[in-house]
Amino acid sequence: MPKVLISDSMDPKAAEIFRANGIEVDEKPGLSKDELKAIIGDYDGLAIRSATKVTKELLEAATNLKVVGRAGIGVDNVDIPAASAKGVVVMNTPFGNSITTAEHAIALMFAVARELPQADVSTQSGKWEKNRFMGVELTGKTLGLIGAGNIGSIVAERALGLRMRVIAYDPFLTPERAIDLGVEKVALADLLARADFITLHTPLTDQTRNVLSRENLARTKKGVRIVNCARGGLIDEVALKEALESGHVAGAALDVFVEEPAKANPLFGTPGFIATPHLGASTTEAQVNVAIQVAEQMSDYLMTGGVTNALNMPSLSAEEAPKLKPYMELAQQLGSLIGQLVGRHITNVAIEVEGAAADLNPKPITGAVLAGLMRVYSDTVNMVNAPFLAKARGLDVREVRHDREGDYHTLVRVTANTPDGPKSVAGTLFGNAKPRLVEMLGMGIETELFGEMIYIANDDAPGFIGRLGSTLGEAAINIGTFQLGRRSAGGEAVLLLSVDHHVDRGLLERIKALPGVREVKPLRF
Ligand SMILES: NC(=O)c1ccc[n+]([C@@H]2O[C@H](COP(=O)([O-])OP(=O)(O)OC[C@H]3O[C@@H](n4cnc5c(N)ncnc54)[C@H](O)[C@@H]3O)[C@@H](O)[C@H]2O)c1
Ligand SMILES: O=C(O)CC[C@@H](O)C(=O)O
Repeated sequence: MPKVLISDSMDPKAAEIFRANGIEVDEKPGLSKDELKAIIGDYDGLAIRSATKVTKELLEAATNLKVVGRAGIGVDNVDIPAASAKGVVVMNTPFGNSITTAEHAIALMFAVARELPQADVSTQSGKWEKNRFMGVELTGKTLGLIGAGNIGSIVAERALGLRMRVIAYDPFLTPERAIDLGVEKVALADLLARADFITLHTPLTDQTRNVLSRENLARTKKGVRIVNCARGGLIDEVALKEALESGHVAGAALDVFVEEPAKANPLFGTPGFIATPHLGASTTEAQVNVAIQVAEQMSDYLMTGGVTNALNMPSLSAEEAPKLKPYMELAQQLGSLIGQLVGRHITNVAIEVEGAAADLNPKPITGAVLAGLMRVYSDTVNMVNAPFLAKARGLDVREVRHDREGDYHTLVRVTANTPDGPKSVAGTLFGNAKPRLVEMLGMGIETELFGEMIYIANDDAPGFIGRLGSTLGEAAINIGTFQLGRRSAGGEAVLLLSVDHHVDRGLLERIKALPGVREVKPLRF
């Protein structure tokens, strides 16, 4: 039974869903880094929010970990390259808290427009400072969105409802989408010069870090009000403090900070500044949404292989997963066979599908071929890390889908280009479920690929099979299955035999010494 650890506080629905799916679950929010490291090796899945830091060091200790599920959007607390290298899938829940976070941005926009928190503190302290708190209306003002993805779009929709004019800077926003949203797509310089309010809705990347730098803050309209519910690091906090103090920026509300938890921050105490402790996603509705979603996604992956919202692997729906599973087994076997035959000399690989296989999502089939193929480099390779490993090795991968009808109702062929020319293997599914090799190096041969096997290339000649049988018999090696393929009578032939015992180097040498043998290789599946 797979085991999942929930290491941040999460709605109880998550644990309920894991248990209902037959997964054992421990809820241990608030563990220290060392405590987490000490127990992570017991778990197949780790469900987190933003407090747990999934570092390379933690992943090294996570010897059984298969999936990290982030109940939320931002995954900057997960070292995704390190997770990919370890073959761990990283998933998030990209929509579950979008409305809630957009509403928080709108709430903070009202709060900076009318200085609501400051007015509250003043009033409850017995002052009645009616003249101190002179606000501004949102109606008719220009809102500049930096980032118009899921949350930015919802903010735009709400702001238009408030009769604001909305302009957006987002290099990936298409003109059509901007028209659909009713926003004007602008350059950053234009946004800075025109916006009365600026809200930020981008991830923190090398491109977005410090997007509101000292220089860019200086380019904003005097009296601008700024809201950040996205990520700390998008704004230069010290420069913002100075801009608030000088009055260039009239107000700023931040939910996110460069350092979190933000127990001390240069902005604290600055006039016109409002802070919330990363509350963007903190509503009952959003927390239930993300908890349910992350638990369902992780359960699907652990129990059926379905992949949804993964950041380091192609998606595979729970409906597709059972259909693709035998194909992935076949693809992995073919990749493994070609890898064992050719070794590390492959420069590029083509994965062709025809018949029923051509109607399927090709990515999992490619991932499985690469997982089999890359075993020549690493025993710990799987579908998550194989494409990364292939890329790192400079392997060129091509997917080809054929419409043609072949001899088999479904077929996957893997062709590797080697210094000795192309080498290919192909397989089908019997009864849509059982992988079978049907072609090897251009010769028809039909067999299952399993356990310990021996591959022999030889000259097709009378007496060879008898001599081979005697050699194996003398070594007390029992033959399980025995399949023969040949290019032509008396020409080149291949043999694939499964054996019940490990075949040692000495025996392989004796087989190689038999007359007519061109090549011998042990295979393992
Ligand atoms: N405060 C919170 O609690 C909270 C809650 C949820 C999400 N978030 C954060 O909000 C942010 C936005 O989330 P989302 O769901 O809208 O993400 P999203 O991926 O849907 O949208 C991000 C947008 O940023 C745009 N973008 C990327 N690079 C850009 C650049 N250099 N300049 C301008 N735009 C750029 C993208 O094109 C995209 O449209 C994320 O950082 C997420 O982590 C915070
Ligand atoms: O989990 C949280 O409270 C914050 C989530 C938020 O930052 C996100 O990126 O989804």
